[in-house]
Amino acid sequence: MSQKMVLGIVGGHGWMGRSLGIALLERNILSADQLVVSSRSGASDAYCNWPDVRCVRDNRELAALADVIVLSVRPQDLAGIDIGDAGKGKLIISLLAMASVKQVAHQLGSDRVVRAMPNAAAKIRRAWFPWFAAEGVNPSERQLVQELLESCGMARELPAERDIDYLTALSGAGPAWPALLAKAMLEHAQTNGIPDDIALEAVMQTLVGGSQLLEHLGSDPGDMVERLINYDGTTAKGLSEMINGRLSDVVKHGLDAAHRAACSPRK
Ligand SMILES: NC(=O)C1=CN([C@@H]2O[C@H](COP(=O)(O)OP(=O)(O)OC[C@H]3O[C@@H](n4cnc5c(N)ncnc54)[C@H](O)[C@@H]3O)[C@@H](O)[C@H]2O)C=CC1
Ligand SMILES: O=C(O)[C@@H]1CCC=N1
Repeated sequence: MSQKMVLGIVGGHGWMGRSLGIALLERNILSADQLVVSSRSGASDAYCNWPDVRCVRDNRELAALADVIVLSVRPQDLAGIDIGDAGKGKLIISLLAMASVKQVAHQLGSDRVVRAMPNAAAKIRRAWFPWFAAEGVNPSERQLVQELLESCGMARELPAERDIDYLTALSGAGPAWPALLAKAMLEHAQTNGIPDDIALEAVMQTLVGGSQLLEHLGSDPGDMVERLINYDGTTAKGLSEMINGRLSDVVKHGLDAAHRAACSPRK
């Protein structure tokens, strides 16, 4: 990464902003003096291991210092973001759900906008981080975006902005879906008399191991379901009951609701 490039993260002390900032520092993609972060409440201890990271309250100051600006506030705070003229023409990477390229461009005064969608696994650098760039973003900037976002896991450019709205529901909110499955499995194990610590370990290890197996196999997850149905053992009995109970419809309705929410305030 160019020694000269300075990245500013508006909301850099929050959940996503700090996950990105710390990943960039820990992976030596940026040095501490290349990072400036803003927060409404001033410095936190998030960057205490990197005293050269500049922490500011004023987003105009951040925009004046930064070459590239990451926007990582909650969607409802977008209307209050003021970077003045300093942001004009600068590359903006917005992590916001529910805010279009057009809205971000209007609020920040730059039409060189990338929309990127992290998820909570950015904290452990296992996020899947899709992004979409507006027309004005040039190829070398696209390469830069890919490199910055890959610090948190895997990043991928998308061909259409509408895909970001969809993926906000699928992958942006995604870590919540296995959490809900884990909760249901845990409650069931406890109801069946398994001690709490053993039940929790069983659920976590099963979901993590099962996910890693799917990743390792790299095939359509439906293949494993079909193979286990054909095996015709205990798993098949459980799968049949869940399939007949329309688990897949419940999941689809949930994703539809999250997708509608991701699209709702778009203009
Ligand atoms: N948390 C998640 O799992 C995901 C979040 N996102 C998106 O990421 C964005 C950030 O979300 P989180 O990090 O979860 O929120 P957060 O609430 O943890 O962090 C936002 C930070 O922005 C700061 N802030 C608010 N207004 C500010 C201003 N005017 N100037 C400077 N800082 C300001 C807040 O004090 C806070 O520290 C949201 O727009 C959300 O839609 C996207 C995918 C997943
Ligand atoms: O729940 C939310 O609105 C944010 C965006 C996607 C995941 N978390």
